[in-house]
Amino acid sequence: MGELIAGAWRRGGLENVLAEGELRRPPSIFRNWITANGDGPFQAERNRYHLYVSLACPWAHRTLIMRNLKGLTDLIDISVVHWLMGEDGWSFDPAPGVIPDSVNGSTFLHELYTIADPTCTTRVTVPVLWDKATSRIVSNESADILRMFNTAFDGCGATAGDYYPAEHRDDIDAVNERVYPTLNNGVYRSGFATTQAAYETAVREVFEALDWLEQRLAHQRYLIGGRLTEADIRLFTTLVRFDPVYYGHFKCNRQALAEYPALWAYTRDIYQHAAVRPTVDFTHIKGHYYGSHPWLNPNRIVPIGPDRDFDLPPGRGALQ
Ligand SMILES: N[C@@H](CCC(=O)N[C@@H](CS)C(=O)NCC(=O)O)C(=O)O
Repeated sequence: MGELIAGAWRRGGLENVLAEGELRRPPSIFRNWITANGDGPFQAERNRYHLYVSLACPWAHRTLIMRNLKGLTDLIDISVVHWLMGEDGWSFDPAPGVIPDSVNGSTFLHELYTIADPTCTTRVTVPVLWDKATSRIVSNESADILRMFNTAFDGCGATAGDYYPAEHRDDIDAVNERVYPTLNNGVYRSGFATTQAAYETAVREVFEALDWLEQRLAHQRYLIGGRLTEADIRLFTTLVRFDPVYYGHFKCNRQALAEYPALWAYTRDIYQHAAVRPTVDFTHIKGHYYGSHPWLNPNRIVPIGPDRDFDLPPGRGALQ
C-alpha cells in the first residue's frame, strides 16, 4: 500500500489508509472529462485513449464492463496489471492475463502517474484512463470513466445504449449512494478494520445492504427501470467477488451470497451477459486479495473454494 509523495514512491502498509482503525479513501486526483462537443482539451477520438486496469479490482472492473457494453474495444486499448500489488504497487510483471504497457513501457503503474505529473502526491490506483495525445491522465476515478464511456464516444462508432438514462438518473444516483459506502466500500471497511467496533459497524452495513437488495431483486430483474443500468454494473463487481473473497478474506461471513436466492441468481444473470463474462477472471481476483494483504493473510495462501457455478441458469428472464 505504497504511495507517491511529491513524485517519489514511498513504500508503506495498511497504516497509510487507516484512521482510528477505519479505512479512509482519499479522493481521486485526476478528474478530467472526455467530451464530444469541442469543449475542453480531451476530445473523444478513436485510438486516442488507453485504459489501465486490474482484473482483480472491482472499480477497474466496472470500466471494463462498460467498455464492452459500449463496443469500445476497437477504440480504446487496455493494459492489465499483474494481480499482485506488492511493495512497489501494481506492476506489469509477465503472467497469464497481464497485458504490458504498450503506451509508456512502464514496469510499475506509479511510473505513469509521475509521467503525467512529476510532483504528484497520491495513491496509485487502477483504473487509469490515459491520453496518448498529451501524455496525461484523464481520470483515475472509475465512476467518472463509466459515465464518459457511456456517451462520449457515441459519435466515434460506439455501440448504441445508454446505461445512465436521463429518466432514471435520480434513482440510479440514489441506489449508488447507498450501495457505494455500505457495500462496494463496505466490504473493504470490514476487511481492513483494525478494531472490533469498526469491523462490526462495517459488516452490519454490508448485510443490511444485501438484505435490502435481496428484497428489491426478488421481483425485478434489474435494480432500476427494468433494464441494465450503471447501478447494476457497479453492484455486480462487488457481488461476483463476494463468496470467492469477501466472505472469507474480509470476514463478511454472516451468510454467503449463494444463500441469497435472488441476489445469487441476479449475479449469475449479469455474469452470463456476453459483455460481462470475458471481464471476470477469478485467478486475478483471488490471487490479488489473498496475495496483496499480508497483514490479513501472511502466508498468501489462496483458498481452493468455495466452488460456485456462475453458469447455472439464472431463471430470471420472466422478471420485469
Ligand atoms: N476511487 C477509485 C478507487 C480505485 C481503487 O481503490 N483501486 C484499488 C484497487 S481495487 C487500487 O488501485 N488501490 C491501490 C492503492 O490504494 O494503493 C476508483 O473508483 O476509481
